[in-house]
Amino acid sequence: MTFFDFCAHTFTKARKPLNPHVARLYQLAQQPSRRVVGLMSGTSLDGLDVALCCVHGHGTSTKLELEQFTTVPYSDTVRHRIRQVFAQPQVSLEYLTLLHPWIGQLHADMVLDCLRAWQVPPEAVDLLASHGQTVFHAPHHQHQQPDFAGRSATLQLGDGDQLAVRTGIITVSDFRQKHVAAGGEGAPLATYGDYLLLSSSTEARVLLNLGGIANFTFLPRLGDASLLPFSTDAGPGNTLLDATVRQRLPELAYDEGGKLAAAGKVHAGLLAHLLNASFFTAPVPKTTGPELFSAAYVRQAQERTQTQHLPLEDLLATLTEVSAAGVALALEQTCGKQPALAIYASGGGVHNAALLAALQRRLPACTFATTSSLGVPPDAKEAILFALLANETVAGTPLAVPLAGIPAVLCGKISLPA
Ligand SMILES: Nc1ncnc2c1ncn2[C@@H]1O[C@H](COP(=O)(O)OP(=O)(O)OP(=O)(O)O)[C@@H](O)[C@H]1O
Ligand SMILES: CC(=O)N[C@H]1[C@@H]2OC[C@@H](O2)[C@@H](O)[C@@H]1O[C@H](C)C(=O)O
Repeated sequence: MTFFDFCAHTFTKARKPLNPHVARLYQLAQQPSRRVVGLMSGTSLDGLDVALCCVHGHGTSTKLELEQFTTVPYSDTVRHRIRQVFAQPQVSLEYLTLLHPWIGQLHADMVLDCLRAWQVPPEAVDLLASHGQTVFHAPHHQHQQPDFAGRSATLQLGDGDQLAVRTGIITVSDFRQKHVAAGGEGAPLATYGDYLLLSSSTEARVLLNLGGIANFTFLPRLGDASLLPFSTDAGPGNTLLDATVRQRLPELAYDEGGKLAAAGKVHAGLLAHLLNASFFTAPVPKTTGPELFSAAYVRQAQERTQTQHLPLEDLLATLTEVSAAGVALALEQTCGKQPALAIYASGGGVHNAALLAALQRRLPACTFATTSSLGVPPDAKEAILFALLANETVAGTPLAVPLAGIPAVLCGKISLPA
């Protein structure tokens, strides 16, 4: 008897009615498709990405239709509250405790506003897939806590129970903890969704995400058993650029189109110093965050190279080069020198022409496109990823295909609305 036969048998025999949400979960698992809202708020703190998806099937037969997508921008107040704890080694425990349900409520209200605007009643949504807000990422090779040497941890705020209770929609959240429990660093999780949705039988692909942090998934051509799907962080994407722009020009959130960087000259001494971080030569897979790649990291490098008075344009040109070099180095670590790969980019960095040009210069044998040429809008990719992961949690089984160095587990915790 399979698990589902057993449940069906038990449901029909049970005298006491089951929690209707458990019955609904059982029914959802068996439906041919599920309507899932994927939510992502990344390290850039620009807002909450909301993707309404219809996910057909599961596992390698998954097909996904993106019905709606939007980014709900964070207000200054929201950003200010998150920054009280974001990537800080010491915070008020009271503040952190209060922030967890508050972000959950905030995200729930943002979802309800989007559904209202799209004229989709919450009852017509099967699942919410909520990443939450990463506030600290502590992979074993990066944190400085000897009591926990060799251990990795990561913390996302925005309690799933708040989302489930406020929206009435079954919510899958806190995806990264299972990855840590199974021996990973809690990231990148993109491998799973990229593999299920974007593998090709005609080419090996690299899915490059240029968010606050840059990360990529390498997908061997389907049928090529000599290589395994693989993901790693590569280093900073936009995080150093954003921090620098915010510091010098507080009225701007980022360097629009990378125009300031494009007008600057790379400072070779500062670049070499910035690329000295042991992260860049550490073996893959590896992860990182703004805990390492911060304004303080740039300031220290400037002090040591006496480049504090570099014009903003030159500093941004140099930091752009750091991001591009990080990606090129990690790709070389994964695929060998001068890789010739089909790269499909996503994340906010695709709007930064200076960053794309630097990548092309450092990876001359690669071809570049965005994921829109694969049918996935670059700004929506991460929110879609979490919709896929929640679909797997409810209807899938752990991937049978081995992923290089990455635990093949189903991720996420399920919150019932009542
Ligand atoms: N028009 C633009 N010109 C230049 N840069 C842009 C533009 N639009 C977005 N960006 C950059 O993209 C960033 C947001 O990217 P994205 O939303 O992918 O990051 P994230 O998801 O928060 O990060 P992560 O993937 O690390 O969690 C912005 O902070 C900015 O640096
Ligand atoms: C801890 C954390 O939130 N990491 C994010 C971040 O943003 C990009 C990069 O760093 C990646 O490792 C990860 O997100 C994506 C969605 C991932 O897990 O694949």
